[in-house]
Amino acid sequence: MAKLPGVTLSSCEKPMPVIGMGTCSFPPADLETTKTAIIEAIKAGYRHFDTAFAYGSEKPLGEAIAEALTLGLIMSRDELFITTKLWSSFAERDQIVPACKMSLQNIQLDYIDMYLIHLPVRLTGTVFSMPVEKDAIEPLDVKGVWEGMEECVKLGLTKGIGVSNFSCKKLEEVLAVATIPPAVNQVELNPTWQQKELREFCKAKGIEITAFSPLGANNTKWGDNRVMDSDVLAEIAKPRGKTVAQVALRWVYEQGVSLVAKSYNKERMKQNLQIFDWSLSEEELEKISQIPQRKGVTLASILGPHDLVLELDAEV
Ligand SMILES: NC(=O)C1=CN([C@@H]2O[C@H](COP(=O)(O)OP(=O)(O)OC[C@H]3O[C@@H](n4cnc5c(N)ncnc54)[C@H](OP(=O)(O)O)[C@@H]3O)[C@@H](O)[C@H]2O)C=CC1
Ligand SMILES: O=C[C@H](O)[C@@H](O)[C@@H](O)[C@H](O)C(=O)O
Repeated sequence: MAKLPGVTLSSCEKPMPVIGMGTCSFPPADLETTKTAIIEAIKAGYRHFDTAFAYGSEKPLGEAIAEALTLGLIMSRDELFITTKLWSSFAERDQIVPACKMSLQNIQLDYIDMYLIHLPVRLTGTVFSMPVEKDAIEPLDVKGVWEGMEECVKLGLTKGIGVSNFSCKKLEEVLAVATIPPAVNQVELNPTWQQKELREFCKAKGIEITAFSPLGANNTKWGDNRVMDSDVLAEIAKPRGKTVAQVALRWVYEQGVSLVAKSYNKERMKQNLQIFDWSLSEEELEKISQIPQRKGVTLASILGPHDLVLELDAEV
């Protein structure tokens, strides 16, 4: 398996492999299933893994890394790029370093490569069941939280820091206070939610966009089947002998962004890497640009339709 292309991130030495393996599964997978899938993914050539405190996949990821080292699938942990995320219950100045240490303990690592603020809100108390009560949601103290994130870098707990589900407006707020600017903004991006404005903004600011739910998160509770059932994508895929998933992932890649796609199926995870030796034509790109647009993964669908959440969903 050839090495996957990497992207250079601001204030981060190691390039990030352009495709990462997602680890948020629905229904939630048990530890053994997750661990086995991650080991298969390493065998298939994945070197970038996307986890989060909230997914419950940090522990099995750590076990899979330890086993991959024992099996000799990788020679050193440094060959991997590991992203995890600060859960919103810990999105407070003084809780960030301890939360990052907790994630490191879960993954059994000395450092992570990329630590992201999961959502642009703070949840009061430790909230695990969704949606949450209105009173449990507060606006993010951007200055305090970003200081906490920067402290994680200074302490060597993570190499890079970034955000997730942030609009241009929220990014401006971070940039206004940052000493270390966010390297990554991980957001929903796929042919049915193309994020043109956010892409342009991030490009101008040197922030790498990583697309989550690049296949539209089909068959999950937070996504839908608009990407996988798209006639436009099917018409492009068929004569090329590609799958709809491959056309969707290739399209995302051609937009100049990185992506994290999740598959725990051996064949599909391999298929999702087969997107580098062909390209879409101008005509095909034009057809994809005409696909009707709608955000699939809204904060309201995760947290509940509270005023603050609806306001954040409305920002681009
Ligand atoms: N920062 C954030 O707020 C968010 C981050 N994420 C991250 O992004 C990752 C990817 O996004 P996700 O929401 O999982 O959605 P994806 O768009 O990656 O879709 C995953 C779904 O598609 C299926 N699938 C994967 N490959 C194929 C294929 N080739 N053909 C047909 N079906 C396929 C998977 O099933 P199967 O496993 O059976 O193949 C699964 O049901 C997450 O796992 C998570 O790490 C996701 C959402 C929000
Ligand atoms: O508990 C919260 C959930 O993990 C929520 O954050 C995810 O379902 C989200 O769609 C993601 O994948 O990041």
